[in-house]
Amino acid sequence: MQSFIHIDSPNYLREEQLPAPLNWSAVFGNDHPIALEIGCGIGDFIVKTALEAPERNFIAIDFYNKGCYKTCRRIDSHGLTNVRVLRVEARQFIQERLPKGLLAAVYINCPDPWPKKKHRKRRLVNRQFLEFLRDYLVPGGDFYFATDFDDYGIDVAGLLPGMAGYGNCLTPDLYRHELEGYHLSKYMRKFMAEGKRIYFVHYRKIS
Ligand SMILES: C[S@@+](CC[C@H](N)C(=O)[O-])C[C@H]1O[C@@H](n2cnc3c(N)ncnc32)[C@H](O)[C@@H]1O
Repeated sequence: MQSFIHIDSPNYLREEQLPAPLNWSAVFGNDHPIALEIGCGIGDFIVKTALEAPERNFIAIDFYNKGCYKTCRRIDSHGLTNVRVLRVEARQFIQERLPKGLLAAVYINCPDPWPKKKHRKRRLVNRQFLEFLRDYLVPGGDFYFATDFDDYGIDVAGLLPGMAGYGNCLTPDLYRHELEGYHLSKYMRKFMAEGKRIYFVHYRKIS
């Protein structure tokens, strides 16, 4: 069993210590727009993305302790002040800790694919999740999804056109295998090195 790593970083927030009611502008010390990365892994994507956007705040979440630790190490070593990391489960965190209409962007990169057919219901991103998430985006807020898993990519790309409140930013394509300006995560690079293609989906909340 892996031992639990204590995370000692000013950018790591313990959920139980969050004030209630929660004021995210107070957490960041400014009222810049806030973006969320779900399943930040080791934090390479969020660090590159946050370095490029100092006028934006980022919440990076993962329920993997070592990933949160590595993400914090990266953030701290770059001296970033616009990212906060939490070890939480995505659905519960969003529902309990974020006000609706808060998020300027949501990034989901290489979520666990649950490749076995009988396990697919465990996938994070499905119609129900997309409907749930839409309420937490600001009008004009971006939703990004990337996966190396053909079936997952095609499934999510096929769901969104039928959903009210989302507009496709890649029209006429439902997905692309390259997304200019979008940083690659550790898993994307790993899968690309194995010759796999990434499915990028990009939608925007419309009112
Ligand atoms: C395959 S890894 C991808 C990591 C990173 N996004 C990347 O592309 O390199 C998926 C990550 O999502 C996290 N994760 C999966 N489901 C989650 C959930 N419901 N809430 C929070 N984190 C989750 C896992 O712990 C894992 O670190």
